[in-house]
Amino acid sequence: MISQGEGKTEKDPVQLRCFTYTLIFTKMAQPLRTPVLPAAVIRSASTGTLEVKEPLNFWCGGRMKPKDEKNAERVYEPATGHVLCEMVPCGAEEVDQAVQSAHSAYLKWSKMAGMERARVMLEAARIIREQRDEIAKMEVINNGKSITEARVDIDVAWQCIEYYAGMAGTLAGQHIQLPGGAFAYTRREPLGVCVGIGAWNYPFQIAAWKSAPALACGNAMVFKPSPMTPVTAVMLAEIYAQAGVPEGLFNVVQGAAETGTLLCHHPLVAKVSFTGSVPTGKKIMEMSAKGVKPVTLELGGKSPLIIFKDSELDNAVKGALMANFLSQGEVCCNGTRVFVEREILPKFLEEVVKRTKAIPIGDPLLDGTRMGALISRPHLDRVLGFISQAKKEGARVLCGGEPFVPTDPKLQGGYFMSPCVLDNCTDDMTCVKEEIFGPVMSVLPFDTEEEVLQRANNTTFGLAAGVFTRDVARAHRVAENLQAGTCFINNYNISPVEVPFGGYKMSGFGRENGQVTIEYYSQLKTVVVEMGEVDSLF
Ligand SMILES: NC(=O)C1=CN([C@@H]2O[C@H](COP(=O)(O)OP(=O)(O)OC[C@H]3O[C@@H](n4cnc5c(N)ncnc54)[C@H](O)[C@@H]3O)[C@@H](O)[C@H]2O)C=CC1
Ligand SMILES: C[N+](C)(C)CCCC(=O)O
Repeated sequence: MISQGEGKTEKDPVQLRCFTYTLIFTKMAQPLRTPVLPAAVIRSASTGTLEVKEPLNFWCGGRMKPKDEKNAERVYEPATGHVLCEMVPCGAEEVDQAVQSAHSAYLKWSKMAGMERARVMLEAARIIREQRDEIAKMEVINNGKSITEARVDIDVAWQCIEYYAGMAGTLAGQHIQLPGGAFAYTRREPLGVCVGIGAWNYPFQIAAWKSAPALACGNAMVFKPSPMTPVTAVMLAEIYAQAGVPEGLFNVVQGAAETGTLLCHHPLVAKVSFTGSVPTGKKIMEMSAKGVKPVTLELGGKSPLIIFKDSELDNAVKGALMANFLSQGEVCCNGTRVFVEREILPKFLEEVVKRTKAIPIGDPLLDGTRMGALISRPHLDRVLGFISQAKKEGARVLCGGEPFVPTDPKLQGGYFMSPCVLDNCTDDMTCVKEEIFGPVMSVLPFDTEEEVLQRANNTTFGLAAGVFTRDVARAHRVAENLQAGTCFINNYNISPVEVPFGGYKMSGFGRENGQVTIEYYSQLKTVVVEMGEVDSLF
């Protein structure tokens, strides 16, 4: 397998290097070109039936077997507790191979015109659209969320790739006139090999949100999914390869903290983009600081949603449900502190509880299901622990908050719980202060705009916030004064790829999506041109 070097002149150092890497890898291992799972196998699978035995790493344009099987971890299907696959973490040698593979692809990809990159990316977006149902199904089996949501996630993923494909051809610098005919111009250049480290709540979508802007700018990427959701990132790698990216442009290494650490420290890595918890985000920043590598941190939140008494109540209730119960509540930007103006609190609670109780929980592969299983047994226990603690601290459970055992026998080992609404909450309670990452809404009354703004901002997080009101001036005034990276007015948790997404305060920095993200995956070179004589002081 020497395809990368074929037909190239050995005089070109860039191509020669790619050729050499490929030869080295050929000696190490042969990439597997067959798909991780044939579409027909996925299509015929149902909850509890799928097992993935194939290797889940991807570099040099194909799936790669782990060097050894030691430290393999079982990955469970959340809806059944059935073993879906084993996640075998990559060690230093494998991480190095993936990074080298990315680097050799970067040398080719970065020299292509933006329009050429756009064409390949549009093809990748098309293939995702074509395979949308199979990818969504795998996402459900690995993550536990409902198929209806997973389909939206996959749509958002191809839209993101399509959006940045559109931008790849527009990357341009500035021309600046200087005295005496001299001038300068700027070039927007890629960074090199970027690392993406993902969380388990939106496995495929996170990989797309990170890779699309990175690739559009001419970078390569090594992506490490969460060890709990190792399956769909490799499907994205296969799709990019099928679309025609240079071999090694988008790579997947499996692993947990140790593998992530190796990636952050690798000298050929130019940037790290991370989605996950605040404590891990701090570690990523520390490690990247050692190599002066830029980082994007998309961390947790405890976002406020403020509902004024003049709101259109039905929409406000729907907004509160969207703010709390997507992906079983495992969403970083969820509006989990729901502040409701005192006068409408009883009516709001009545409606919100009625609708929460009606959420169909169960087999996430069924179209009618609206809430699936939480990611793992320990995470379910942790979420239930928050509810016990809330009760001890004086909160009242209005509905849910219990383990849920579906009647279907195959789901009885799944990690389900009933969505929970907590009333009688106060700002100092653990459930109001800490990120629960489960389907738990804390409702808090308020009396004035000034008071609610002060309370809403009284947190170290700042990912998102929301306000429901019919008063246009108040809506914008509140949005201006909320300390959050995204403020929703009269809706919640919509995330079109055209709009930037990211945090204030300890929820992180840098942005994903939108035009601005180009700046986080590129660097600006200034070229200064003299047209006359050098005016020397010496
Ligand atoms: N902002 C968000 O979207 C998310 C926030 N969270 C929050 O984090 C909590 C824990 O979830 P986890 O998945 O365990 O989050 P985590 O922050 O531990 O892990 C996220 C990713 O970072 C990797 N990682 C962990 N330690 C690392 C290290 N030292 N160096 C490099 N990479 C490392 C993990 O393998 C995973 O891929 C959740 O309960 C929730 O509160 C979790 C997932 C997503
Ligand atoms: C897609 N959206 C906006 C609901 C959530 C994305 C952020 C995350 O990774 O939790």
